[in-house]
Amino acid sequence: MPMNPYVIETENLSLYYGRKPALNSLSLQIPRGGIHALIGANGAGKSSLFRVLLGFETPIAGRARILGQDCSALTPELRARIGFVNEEHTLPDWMRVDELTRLQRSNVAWNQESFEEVVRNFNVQPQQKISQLSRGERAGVSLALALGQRPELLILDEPTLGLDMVAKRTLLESLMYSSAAQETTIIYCSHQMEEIERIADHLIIMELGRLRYMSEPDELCQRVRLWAADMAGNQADLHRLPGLLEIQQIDGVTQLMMMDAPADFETHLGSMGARHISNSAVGLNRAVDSLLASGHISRRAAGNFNQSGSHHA
Ligand SMILES: Nc1ncnc2c1ncn2[C@@H]1O[C@H](COP(=O)(O)OP(=O)(O)OP(=O)(O)O)[C@@H](O)[C@H]1O
Repeated sequence: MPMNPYVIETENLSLYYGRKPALNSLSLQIPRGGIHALIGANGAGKSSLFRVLLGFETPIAGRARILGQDCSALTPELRARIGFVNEEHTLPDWMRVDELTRLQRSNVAWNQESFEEVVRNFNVQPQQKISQLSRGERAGVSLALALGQRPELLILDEPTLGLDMVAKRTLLESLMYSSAAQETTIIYCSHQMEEIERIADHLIIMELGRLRYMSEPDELCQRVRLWAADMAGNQADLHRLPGLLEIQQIDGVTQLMMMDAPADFETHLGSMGARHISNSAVGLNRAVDSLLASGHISRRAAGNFNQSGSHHA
């Protein structure tokens, strides 16, 4: 059977908690391979998406497939091909690390070598009790258990929350290794841009339960540029510029963060009375920040969010 090119596919997926939409007609295709960073403001729907994908929540509309199978009817065989690590690193506290390993071994196509490698990196002893592990060590065991399954797909929901620098780096390195050496497709949800910058091959930005943007990090950095100009009081029409993400006044200079500015943008600004026009590249952190901020701006301006022109997939 030919391999499905997508690990995740959703079509007009909607999930409500009471009257509140957590996912709002979300359509998304995540291709197989690499590390995909899932980004979005608090409440954007990232964890809700994971809950639907793993079969913990039932959507009110739309479809969701994971590794080609409908998420509402995941078989144990399919679940064994998926690893999931969340910020709580939920583990059975009453067990020792080696007891937990034995239990896992009997359940799935276990790879002891992958498990031990990660556990060793986190300095965890097999005889240690889970309840006595530090937060970083718990994260390590939790990741090692997921990687020991050699999952085809590994989903991580803010796994580095509360970890120190060394534990964070160890976890990220284990992920990069698994992605490269074991061909595990990784979906990584985090608010830490420096982590995303380090490991992500692909960005998925969600906003209000919808897809806001998808591309490789480099593409986003090429499409977003910071323009600066002396507008000499001609501000009125700037807010209507297509592709405007953010506008700021700094020391009398107008700064415009633009996405996909047209080739004649400088001339256009000139015709609006701008002088001393310049533009520069921005880093990934700043580009993502502006995209997220632009959602807030358009919502404030419109009273609610209008998606037209905001999806640059
Ligand atoms: N169990 C729940 N009951 C009611 N509302 C919920 C529940 N879980 C999530 N929500 C709401 O659904 C929306 C999406 O929440 P979700 O946790 O998916 O966002 P998120 O992108 O993961 O946010 P964060 O980055 O803060 O973790 C939010 O508005 C949230 O208040």
